[in-house]
Amino acid sequence: MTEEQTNPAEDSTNGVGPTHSGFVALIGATNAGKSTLVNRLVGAKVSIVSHKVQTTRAIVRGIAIHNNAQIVFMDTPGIFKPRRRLDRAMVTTAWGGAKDADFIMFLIDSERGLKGDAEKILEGLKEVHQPKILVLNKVDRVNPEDLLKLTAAVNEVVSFERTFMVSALTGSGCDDVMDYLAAALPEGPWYYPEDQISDLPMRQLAAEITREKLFLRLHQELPYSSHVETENWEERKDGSVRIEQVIYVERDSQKKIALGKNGDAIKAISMASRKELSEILEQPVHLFLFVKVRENWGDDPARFREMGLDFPTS
Ligand SMILES: Nc1nc2c(ncn2[C@@H]2O[C@H](COP(=O)(O)OP(=O)(O)OP(=O)(O)O)[C@@H](O)[C@H]2O)c(=O)[nH]1
Repeated sequence: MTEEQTNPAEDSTNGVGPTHSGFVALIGATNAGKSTLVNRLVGAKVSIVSHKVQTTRAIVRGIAIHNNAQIVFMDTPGIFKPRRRLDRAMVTTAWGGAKDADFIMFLIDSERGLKGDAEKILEGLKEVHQPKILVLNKVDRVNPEDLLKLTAAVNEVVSFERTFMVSALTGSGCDDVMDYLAAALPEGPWYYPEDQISDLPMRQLAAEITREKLFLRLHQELPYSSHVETENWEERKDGSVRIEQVIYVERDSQKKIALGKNGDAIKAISMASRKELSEILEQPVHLFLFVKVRENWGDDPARFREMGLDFPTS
């Protein structure tokens, strides 16, 4: 990821030490408090709307700047409960995403402990060799003795670099997590220019929403590699937004499928996506979808950089 990075080091750190940057994969069972924690760590300015997108490969959940570091929090959804074929493919990719992150942050609802999914995820983490930190959340609801027991039990299965006890709700302990990550992430230039980071997650999120609609409608007919990019985003004076997106497929025959008979498929996808986007953005959305053929895009690393990712496809 080095060649396309920008380095705002000089003007954004006042020359105090080298910059650090990296990707942190956030993993936790449903309800562990991932959204609450990211919003807390990232702050309102660059956090994105929390939204469950089942077809997400990997998504930037938020980008934080702390001390001299740019910390990119990645979501890795679909790690558990794979039901359909597509979901199973996603599980592999999700773990792949985790394996490509610089750090893994495993979040546990300390009130629930290892019950349910948390235990399964912990088992999966045995195979992931990145440095890992354990974050016990919701400490405002548990007594300290139980926290120590839980820390010991979890670290017995997988060895974590550090354990943090936080309350995403009150903010207690959260600064310690940020101080640690900012220092522990590799030295290097930032991945995103500071003035673009608030925009990027929204564009990416919008692309993921369309991708979700695409798969909901056509998942048996289109290969998993089909992909959506937001190419243009224009806020209008009347309060609406004009969004242009391209659905990339690999072959002409797939383009026909994505368009559907008389354009039926693309119209339905567009309508469903526009509806959801207007709800999330709380403004009228004019959505324009285009379908383009781009052979072997899945092998092209430049695509991933455009998505803000640098993860391989397999
Ligand atoms: N008491 C307490 N509640 C918390 C804390 N963090 C999150 N919660 C609550 O836990 C619930 C789940 O939080 P979310 O942030 O939505 O959890 P999530 O992991 O993103 O959930 P999914 O998106 O379903 O995977 C919400 O009701 C939060 O208000 C905390 O530190 N203390």
